[in-house]
Amino acid sequence: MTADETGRAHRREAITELGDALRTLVEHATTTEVPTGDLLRAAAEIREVTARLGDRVRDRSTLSSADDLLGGVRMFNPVTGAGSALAPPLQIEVVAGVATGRCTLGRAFEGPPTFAHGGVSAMLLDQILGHAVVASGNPGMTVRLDTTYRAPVPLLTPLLLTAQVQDVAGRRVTATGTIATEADPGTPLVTATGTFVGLRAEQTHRLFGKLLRADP
Ligand SMILES: CCCCCCCCCCCC(=O)SCCNC(=O)CCNC(=O)[C@H](O)C(C)(C)COP(=O)(O)OP(=O)(O)OC[C@H]1O[C@@H](n2cnc3c(N)ncnc32)[C@H](O)[C@@H]1OP(=O)(O)O
Repeated sequence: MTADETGRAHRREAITELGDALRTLVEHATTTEVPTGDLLRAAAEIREVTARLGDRVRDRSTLSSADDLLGGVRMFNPVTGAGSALAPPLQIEVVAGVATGRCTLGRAFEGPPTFAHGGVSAMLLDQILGHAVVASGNPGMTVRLDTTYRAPVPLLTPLLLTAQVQDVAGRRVTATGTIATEADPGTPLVTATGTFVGLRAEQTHRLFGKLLRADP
């Protein structure tokens, strides 16, 4: 490993550590019933830490120094990113074209009481469908996502997601996916069909050219 690679690996570990701390903070902040005065003290302390992190920030058109865009490492992706306070995070692996994802949704993801928000389910499915699409060798952006909610998705319960590509027609790729519980993988709670469209070279250049050039 070069010194640069070692430095990056350490930074990713630190980002993951911070992400874990933030996710716990969000979960506790969502569920806490401590006295009101403690909430106000916590808010003041969190603002102090926030100011320290804000000392040096990247702008919108700069990738995180810990990311590797072409290598597929996105530390702050809101679904899979180990550094994201918003991500469950969903852990995805793709074997023989089938993407499998695992996560447990905390109380911060609640929609109907004790169950996941439907938009969160759609977000998880969009991401895992995207991984199956990329693994098929036909990367593209989502242009349509149809979700069918068959049964509520329970919080604080290990979930199992799957996705695979069904069809490739020119630039258009169709993929399907499901969310179930790990305990009952044969009963889909949410199913989705997504249409992804591969970008033309001009579109890639227009939307992401600056980022791709900056990717170390
Ligand atoms: C390891 C790392 C993993 C990494 C894995 C990463 C996973 C990330 C997962 C998250 C993915 C996202 O959220 S992506 C973010 C959300 N999506 C977006 O922001 C995309 C916004 N849309 C666009 O910018 C645009 O639609 C483009 C650039 C994608 C395509 O524009 P375009 O080039 O003008 O497309 P156009 O010619 O109209 O259509 C191309 C073909 O697609 C079809 N098509 C177009 N729209 C639709 C539609 N809604 N439903 C059906 N089909 C459609 C057309 O009929 C046509 O088919 P035919 O005539 O050729 O047959």
